Amino acid sequence: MTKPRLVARAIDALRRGWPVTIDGLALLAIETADEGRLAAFDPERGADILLSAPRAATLKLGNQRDAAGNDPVRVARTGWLDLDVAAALADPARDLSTPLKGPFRAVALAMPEAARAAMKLARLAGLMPAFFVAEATADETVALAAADIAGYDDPARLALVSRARLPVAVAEDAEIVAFRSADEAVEHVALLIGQPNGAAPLVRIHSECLTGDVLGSLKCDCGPQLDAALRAIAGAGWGILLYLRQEGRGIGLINKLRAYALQDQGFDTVDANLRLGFAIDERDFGVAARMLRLLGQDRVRLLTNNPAKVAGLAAAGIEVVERVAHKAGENTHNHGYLATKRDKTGHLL
Ligand SMILES: Nc1nc2c(ncn2[C@@H]2O[C@H](COP(=O)(O)OP(=O)(O)OP(=O)(O)O)[C@@H](O)[C@H]2O)c(=O)[nH]1
Ligand SMILES: [Zn+2]
Repeated sequence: MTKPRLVARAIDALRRGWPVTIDGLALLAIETADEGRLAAFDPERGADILLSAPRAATLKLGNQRDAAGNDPVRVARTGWLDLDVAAALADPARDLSTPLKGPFRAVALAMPEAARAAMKLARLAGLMPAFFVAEATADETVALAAADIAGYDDPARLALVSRARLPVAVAEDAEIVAFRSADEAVEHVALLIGQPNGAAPLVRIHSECLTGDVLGSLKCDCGPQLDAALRAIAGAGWGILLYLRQEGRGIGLINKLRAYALQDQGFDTVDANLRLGFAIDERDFGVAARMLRLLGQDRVRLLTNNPAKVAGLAAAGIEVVERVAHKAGENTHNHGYLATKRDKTGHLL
């Protein structure tokens, strides 16, 4: 039995700069730490630093003990490794302006599962995945298990909770359906357009992009793709738009804007994610599969250029009978972004 309530409390704690303990491993997020919190967490100044695998690779602090390079890396704390040096290890915004001190030394990771769970917890909290880490002694932290974190965003815990008529510009007879997770605070929605006609619905899986969807950002193609999807579904006569709250390919708005700042320094969308310490794409399309099943659909025609969406639905038991190409909104600002999607993430553009 996992304990989602503990995960919610741990997310809250990390955002406030309070420590948490995963399977006996005490963690303080570097991003929200200050001198006082660090001193309280680590009075003996013996705590190490825990970095995600891609962040450690960026800093050339690879973990020799993990051949695949998937595990987080624990860096030994030395006397001069203070809060400011830790912040520079965590935050790629400073990579070009402040050369790192060193040398740093990676030490064996006694509990890789707990360390991996810490990385996911940082992502769920919208924080950079970097921690002060120590064997737990303090007794007032939120103490949870790696398994609690693994089960926290299980799509099976999503329920259909509300539906209403929603006339929209492309279809006056549309219906909006809202889904809520028993644990997570996110609320995904589906917009049903037209009437089921026995055929597989035309479906668009759209991940939230505040900058593109709302502000008309020209850095990506999200806004025009959203509009084009609604028009295509209305034109087809029957289909569903899934609006998933997976801002920034699952790293959250603030981390996406950090990635944008790195793109201002010349890194592309893939390398920016990796420098921050995240995977290239942190989304789980099992959420979309669960929503489709709750809507009674298990065969779809999918509007996408992203093979990972097709594979993600298929892996979760939804048959994609056809992939329908979905290009819109190319401009001079997003040319490089689209080229990177084509060249590095396998988008069929
Ligand atoms: N981390 C990060 N996320 C971005 C960046 N640009 C756009 N995004 C996010 O990427 C997602 C785009 O999602 P989609 O358009 O659904 O998916 P896609 O993978 O491009 O695939 P398609 O179905 O072919 O459009 C949104 O969540 C955006 O917020 C970026 O530079 N960095
Ligand atoms: Zn976008």
